Amino acid sequence: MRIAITGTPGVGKTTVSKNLFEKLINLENNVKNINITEIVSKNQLYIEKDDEMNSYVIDFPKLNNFLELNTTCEDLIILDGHVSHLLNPDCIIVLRLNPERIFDRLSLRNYSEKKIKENVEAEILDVCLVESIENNVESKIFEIDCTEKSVLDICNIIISFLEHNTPKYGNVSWLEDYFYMLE
Ligand SMILES: Nc1ncnc2c1ncn2[C@@H]1O[C@H](COP(=O)(O)OP(=O)(O)OP(=O)(O)O)[C@@H](O)[C@H]1O
Repeated sequence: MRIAITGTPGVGKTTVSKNLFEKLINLENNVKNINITEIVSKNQLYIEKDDEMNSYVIDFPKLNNFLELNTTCEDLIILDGHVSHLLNPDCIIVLRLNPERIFDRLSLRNYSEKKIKENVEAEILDVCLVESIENNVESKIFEIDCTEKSVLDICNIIISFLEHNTPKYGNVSWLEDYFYMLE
């Protein structure tokens, strides 16, 4: 089973995925935590590197093939990355965060102004959620506003979702309050 942990850069995917892995591995031994950026970089699963944005243009057929070869359908696979919802997941966790917090977190990184702005805009415009809905008719989608939540709380919410399997999304809306950040 593939669980995609998706969301705008800086929202907390890697932090949540690592903690979720630690919790799930106590319950089942076939859990894998895969950081998409790491495997793309290590195994050259990209078409080219975008130097301006300091990111990879992913080669999706290669990446899909790599995942097929390195996992089995018995595995409980956490896919950590902002494109994980494009990798045939069984369920998708869309992490959301107040755009001002995204701005603050990304400003702490060595990101260009352009990259910060693009990502803040993506969060305001629900890009990961919309892509998840558009590309996954069969998958279950669960959206979590992480703004005032600890990592532990977020992991517990995800585990509860995995147990009860009830999709929920569409209740996070930044556009009205943070429209000014698009200008
Ligand atoms: N629930 C949380 N509460 C407070 N801080 C958090 C929380 N989740 C993550 N953080 C912090 O936010 C920062 C960004 O987190 P993280 O690297 O996990 O984001 P990401 O979504 O994986 O980013 P990227 O897509 O760029 O890899 C880190 O400094 C992390 O410690």
